[in-house]
Amino acid sequence: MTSIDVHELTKEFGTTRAVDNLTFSVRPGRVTGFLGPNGAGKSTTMRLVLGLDRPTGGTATIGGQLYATLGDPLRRVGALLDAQAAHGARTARNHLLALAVSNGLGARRVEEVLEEAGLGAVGGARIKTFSLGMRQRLGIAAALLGDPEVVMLDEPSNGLDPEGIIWIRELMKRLAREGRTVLVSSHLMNETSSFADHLVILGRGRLLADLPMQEFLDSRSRPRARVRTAESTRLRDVLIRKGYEPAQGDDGCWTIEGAKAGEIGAIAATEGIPVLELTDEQVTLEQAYLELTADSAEFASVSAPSANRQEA
Ligand SMILES: Nc1ncnc2c1ncn2[C@@H]1O[C@H](COP(=O)(O)OP(=O)(O)OP(=O)(O)O)[C@@H](O)[C@H]1O
Repeated sequence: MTSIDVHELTKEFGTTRAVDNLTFSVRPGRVTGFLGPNGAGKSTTMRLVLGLDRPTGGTATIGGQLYATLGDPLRRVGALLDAQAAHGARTARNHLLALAVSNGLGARRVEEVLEEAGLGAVGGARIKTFSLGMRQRLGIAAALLGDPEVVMLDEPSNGLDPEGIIWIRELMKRLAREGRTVLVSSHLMNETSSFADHLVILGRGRLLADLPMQEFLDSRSRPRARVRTAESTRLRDVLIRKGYEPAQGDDGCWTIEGAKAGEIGAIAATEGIPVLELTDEQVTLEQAYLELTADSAEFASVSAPSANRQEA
């Protein structure tokens, strides 16, 4: 099992401290979402892990080794950093073949990853004719080429159509189920909440959070229950008697701040009030993230985000 370990990592570009004394680990068997405002240092951290930049201080290792010292790097780590980097005059198949040959991988694997990425029919087309989403799929195919234990993807959903977004989500979940270490940066919070088990959140190069996603949401949510009944007046009266402050929305549902669905369900059952709908609500990842990073967003607009919530 191979972890990515970042230890007291710092990277300065002139006077800009892109990564600031960062320590965290990315563990196998789960998808870790890598979040942070523009310029927070996510791409720089990934580049440091891949040995593409030299740290000013600290270390970034894979399975305890520097990337540069890995024997069979493509079989150990697959990465998508910049989908535009592939040579436009090459066909997708030749691009992957060149990578495969230089890493001692067979041509059969190229066909497998082309199929897996949904590019089987366009393997013979030149990359310059590819849309952004197709280039993204090609970059992901290249990352999977060596069947690696560690997969790092920088904004993989970029340019993908809805079908592609579902594909990448399912792919990441499968890679984690297979016991691989999966680190994925994204600015799409709905997307991230659909695939990430764990979050590492940066702000201005520093670690803001490193915790399971559910824990992050719970830590930023007050309990809030939502209930619908045909006997609205009875339910309201009972809840007020019990000290709750139910508020009715335009859709007829009642929202009760500070209450769990279980408590409301038990009260309704005792009183014999039929319940048509009952859920716990929690903040969305987007809302929790925006609250956490509000002070560290370098390029923020002045308007405050709205408090969107979703049903748990
Ligand atoms: N090669 C470089 N030379 C100078 N500054 C750089 C270089 N690469 C990154 N930076 C700076 O380092 C900081 C972190 O950038 P980085 O691209 O790592 O952030 P990010 O979190 O990936 O941002 P985004 O979400 O916008 O992609 C930024 O201030 C950026 O301008």
